[in-house]
Amino acid sequence: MEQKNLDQIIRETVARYMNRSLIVAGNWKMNMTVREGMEFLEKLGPVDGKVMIFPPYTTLAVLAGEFRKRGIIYGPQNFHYKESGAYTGEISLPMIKELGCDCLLVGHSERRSYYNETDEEIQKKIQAALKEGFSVMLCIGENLEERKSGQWKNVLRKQLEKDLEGLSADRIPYIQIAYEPIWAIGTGVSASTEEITETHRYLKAVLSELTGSDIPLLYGGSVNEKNAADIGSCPGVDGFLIGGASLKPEKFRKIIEVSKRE
Ligand SMILES: O=C(CO)COP(=O)(O)O
Repeated sequence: MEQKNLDQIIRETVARYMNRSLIVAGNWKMNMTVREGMEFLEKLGPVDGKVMIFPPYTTLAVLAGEFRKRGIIYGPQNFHYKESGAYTGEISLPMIKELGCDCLLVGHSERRSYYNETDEEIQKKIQAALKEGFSVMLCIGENLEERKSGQWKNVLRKQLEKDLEGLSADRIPYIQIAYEPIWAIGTGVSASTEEITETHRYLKAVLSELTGSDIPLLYGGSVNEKNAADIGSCPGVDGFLIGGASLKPEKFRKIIEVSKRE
């Protein structure tokens, strides 16, 4: 399978960002068999705009061509930073490259909490993926206690500092961040537009300080077809990372529609 060269990926990333349509990314988590994924795509119909899907490995491998045909950017929800070896149950970057993936999800809070994924591992994964020419979507987020105690700014800054350590200037266009407050994931109740605006303003400032760039910043946590327009109009929100509502083609399609800007 032919791989895109770096210049092409950079041009596409810049073009995607310039026209300002919101990025709509679906994280299917541990859902969707191949058959269900195919049915989903058939019901979803044609898409335009910046649509991404992170399916489970099995579905990713079989449906890669279907995603590509529809202009959907796709990639895994996790990967190992080593190229190969005795790591039972893991998937490496060369395996992912073979499937023509563009963007890899890394650092999701479920991986951090259920599989004890550390910032050190996440940093290694990001470095390995960028070296291989992939773009990455890094997830960060604070828990309820950290939000309530006012620690959230420190927590989020530390995640960014540690996870992005060693990021070289030429790789900055390959980074996107998804801010996902853990307390809003899967609850049906998103953070409020005030909380999202305040947090995104803070994160944009931290990202600018760390990278000198306006890095795309998505919001995730109970985004659905009803609240997407409001959340999408918050300053500093460049798109959505969606769990539950990305499993239903009619909901996902509505979110894509309200995300178009031109
Ligand atoms: O974790 C999420 C996406 O990565 C968000 O999930 P929900 O949209 O189901 O809250």
